[in-house]
Amino acid sequence: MWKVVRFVESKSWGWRRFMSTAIPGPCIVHKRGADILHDPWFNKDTGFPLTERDRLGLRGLLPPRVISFEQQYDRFMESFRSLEKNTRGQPDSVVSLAKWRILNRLHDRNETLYYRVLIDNIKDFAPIIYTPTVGLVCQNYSGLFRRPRGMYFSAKDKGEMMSMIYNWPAEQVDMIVLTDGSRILGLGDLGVQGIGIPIGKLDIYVAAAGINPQRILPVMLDVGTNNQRLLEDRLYLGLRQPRLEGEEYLSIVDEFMEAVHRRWPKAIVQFEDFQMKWAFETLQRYRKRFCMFNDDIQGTAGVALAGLLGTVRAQGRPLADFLKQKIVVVGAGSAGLGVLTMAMQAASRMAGVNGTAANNQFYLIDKDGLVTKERKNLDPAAAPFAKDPAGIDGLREGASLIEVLKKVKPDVLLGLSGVGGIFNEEVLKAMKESTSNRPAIFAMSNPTKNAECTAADAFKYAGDNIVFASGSPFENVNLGNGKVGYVNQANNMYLFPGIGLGALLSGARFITDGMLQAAAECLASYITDEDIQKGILYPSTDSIRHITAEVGAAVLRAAVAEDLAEGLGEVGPKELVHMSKEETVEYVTSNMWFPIYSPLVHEK
Ligand SMILES: NC(=O)C1=CN([C@@H]2O[C@H](COP(=O)(O)OP(=O)(O)OC[C@H]3O[C@@H](n4cnc5c(N)ncnc54)[C@H](O)[C@@H]3O)[C@@H](O)[C@H]2O)C=CC1
Ligand SMILES: CC(=O)C(=O)O
Ligand SMILES: [Mg+2]
Repeated sequence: MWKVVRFVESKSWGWRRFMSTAIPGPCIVHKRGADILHDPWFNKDTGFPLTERDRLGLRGLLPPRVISFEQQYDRFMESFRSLEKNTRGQPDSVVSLAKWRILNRLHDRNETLYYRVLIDNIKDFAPIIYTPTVGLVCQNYSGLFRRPRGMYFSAKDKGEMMSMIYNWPAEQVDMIVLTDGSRILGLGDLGVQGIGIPIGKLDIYVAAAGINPQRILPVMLDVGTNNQRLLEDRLYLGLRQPRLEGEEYLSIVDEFMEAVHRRWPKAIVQFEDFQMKWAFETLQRYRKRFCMFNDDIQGTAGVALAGLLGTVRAQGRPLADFLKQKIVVVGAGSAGLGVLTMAMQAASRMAGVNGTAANNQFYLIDKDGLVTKERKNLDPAAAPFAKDPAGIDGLREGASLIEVLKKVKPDVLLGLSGVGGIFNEEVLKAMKESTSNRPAIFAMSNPTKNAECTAADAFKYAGDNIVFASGSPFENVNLGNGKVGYVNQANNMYLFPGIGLGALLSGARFITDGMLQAAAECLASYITDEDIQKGILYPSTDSIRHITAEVGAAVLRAAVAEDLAEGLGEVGPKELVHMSKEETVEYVTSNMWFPIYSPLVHEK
């Protein structure tokens, strides 16, 4: 069924205004005839009105009957539902890929309709175009490849990028998601096949932040792969060479960043799924030079912090008790260290002390066990969280997860290890012995098979009263007696769209810790006490547009407060400074693109 009504009834008052007053403005198109039908940005399929068919030379190229947008929408949803019915009982991977294919075909053909069904059905479709199915798509990308999407810059393009960037057909690009494919979700090095991640993230940008799909650009930097299986795969579509390293690698990323900045100085670049060493290195290298951020380090940190603060509220304690929470983080990679860094900054602010003074509550575990100051070759990024063995009774360097849990009895166990099932029965039962009245388990690794535990196991072994969150979606758990174990999705999708949109509208030249902190605080305060008591830490993904508007406004206001906002288009710093909080949310909302067919006007 067509769902305008749901928009009108939703809490998103900005859309209501939009929906009631929107008369779509004309869209200039430099093509005619069949070229328009083959361009998904402009194509309306059978939806072209007769007058437009005349104006654009389309008469005779389509069946005569005009089908309304609403009818097209319903027809697609019917096809989708019958595909669901017809594939029932088949293996999950077959069903997931079939669903991805039907959506991808629409994406390739008619973007307006595609984004409309995505926005309306985000809860059902995010698991297909994003985690977990996007992981499967990346793993099989070379075989699934039919049409290119986004841009590919390879090591062979060195010296050419400044001109190549002009091959992109859109005049303006606002949002770029960039990967080198070296750590795709928890699936490791997938080389060029990792392009599925920027595509999926940017689909979320369009759906959640209303970034115009004509202004997004997914990018793959192909510097080779160290994945032997791919190197030996005759269908592999990327460079068949080992990954570039050191200065050679950095010179490729430098050249790309310079090229982007030259053509679109205001575009935001989101770094995604880079292996840890390059994730940290590139963040340090570019964060003061370009408007960029690393989603795995910074976006994830904000979402996790919001969840950690929500956990304190779920325990019925004041927020200041965050300082008393004992938190065990499993995984000392870009995501785990990003989370700890932001959590420690928050704790330090609350305690009014400097960074390292507040680290007693955190325990960090990696593949070699508990990280202490005795660790050989201790990574500098992990150093602030390394324990002094003298201060942790009986726990030695490299102590196992179970040893740490039995000793510490933490309030929170948070996994960002990429290792599926590492929170096994013994680990979860140990969490039952937590000193907290409401222990929290965050199994944040993606995709689903890499989650540290399933939702069902978490409630079964750690107890009904836990708070649970996972990076990929799980169904809520039936606990019997009419009780439900609520499953939260602790995924950076709650923040990155708002960070990108807020930064874009602010016109800031770079993205500061203050802007990221504002994003996290906004998400943390979004949930009501009533929901928190039920174990709900994050809002439903159904309201992702509304959340993103709020987060975007918080980021924008933080940029204004730091005197960094230069504005965008006709709304300059003076106008931004005078906007109230509500006006800023309204401004952000009114800048969100919404998929409706615009009248097309041909211009030579
Ligand atoms: N839910 C979300 O929003 C996000 C989830 N992630 C997920 O987090 C995972 C890790 O991502 P990154 O930190 O970027 O990866 P990474 O490769 O940088 O780090 C992985 C870390 O896990 C540790 N590890 C590996 N095996 C272990 C074991 N058996 N026991 C304890 N620790 C172990 C490694 O030593 C390393 O420190 C991935 O699965 C990714 O999908 C990442 C970003 C956001
Ligand atoms: C969600 C995400 O960014 C990741 O798993 O890498
Ligand atoms: Mg990621």
